[in-house]
Amino acid sequence: MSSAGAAPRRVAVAGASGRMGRMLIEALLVSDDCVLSGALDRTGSPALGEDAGAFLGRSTGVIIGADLARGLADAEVLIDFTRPEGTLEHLAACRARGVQLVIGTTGFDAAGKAAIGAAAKDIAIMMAPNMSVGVNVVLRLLDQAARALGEGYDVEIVEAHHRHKVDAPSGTALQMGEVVAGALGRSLKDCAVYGREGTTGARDAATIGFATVRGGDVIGDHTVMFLGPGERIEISHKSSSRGTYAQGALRAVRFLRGRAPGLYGMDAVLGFDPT
Ligand SMILES: NC(=O)C1=CN([C@@H]2O[C@H](COP(=O)(O)OP(=O)(O)OC[C@H]3O[C@@H](n4cnc5c(N)ncnc54)[C@H](OP(=O)(O)O)[C@@H]3O)[C@@H](O)[C@H]2O)C=CC1
Ligand SMILES: O=C(O)C1=N[C@H](C(=O)O)C[C@H](O)C1
Repeated sequence: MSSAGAAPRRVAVAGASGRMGRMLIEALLVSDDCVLSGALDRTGSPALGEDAGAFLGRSTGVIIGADLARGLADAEVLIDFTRPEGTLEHLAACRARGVQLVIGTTGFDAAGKAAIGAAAKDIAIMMAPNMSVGVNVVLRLLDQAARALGEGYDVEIVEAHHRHKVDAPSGTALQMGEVVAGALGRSLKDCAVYGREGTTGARDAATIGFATVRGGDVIGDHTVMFLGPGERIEISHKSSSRGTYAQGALRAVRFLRGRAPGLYGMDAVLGFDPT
């Protein structure tokens, strides 16, 4: 699907004053094929009424507002890195208006995921807990490693993030767990162990363990360990900039141009073969 010569895609950003919202606005302001068309934040946000570029000392003419109808009026796509309750509200508004969605928010429960799946019958949605190219390559490495190692290696997933993160384990860690569990023929729901304390007993070989570190300004570190007899393999990814997530989100915006309704992942955006 070529977009050569096409008009820039008009993109609204939700959570405009958040860490990712600002990264996305900065990326959109230097993009030559996407333009910022709207900026949303939640009711009560101190950012309401500010120019979306004010944090960069720039005037964009796009004012941050809480009114979804106004914020989406000129948008083809909404990029949403907020909180599950915010995203689900935005989802309904996008569905009603035929606006496509790029969802980076993590921490959805089963009902939230089902609502996103239902909306994808009417609009094209790209959703991924981590939009960096590196993490999505790591997901493929994990699939290969788990298939090659098979049973006999204990799997433990350790992640670290900044002190402001509100969900745990991270969406990325959970997706890594899903990939490894799938490759080993297990269901993550049945084999995940989220933290250990007290007299835990010996480790059950069929489990996948998760450990969470929160502190400082860590952008996002993930390590998956395969611990076997006489050796261990560790596959790690460390983010040093949120710019990689923002660039991934813009790739998703380009990918969605002209796309039929459906729920897409980062593997489709990056053109990876199905595993
Ligand atoms: N998929 C990916 O590649 C990545 C995903 N993430 C995920 O993105 C999300 C946001 O992360 P981050 O930018 O660090 O978080 P921030 O807290 O910095 O930003 C969140 C923004 O959303 C706003 N918000 C909060 N609640 C609501 C709501 N109910 N309705 C509308 N807006 C709301 C916040 O407003 P206020 O500050 O006023 O509360 C803020 O502007 C998280 O779920 C995180 O895990 C993060 C990085 C990469
Ligand atoms: O909240 C964050 O910061 C991040 N959240 C995502 C997640 O939960 O996996 C992606 C990245 O790790 C940063």
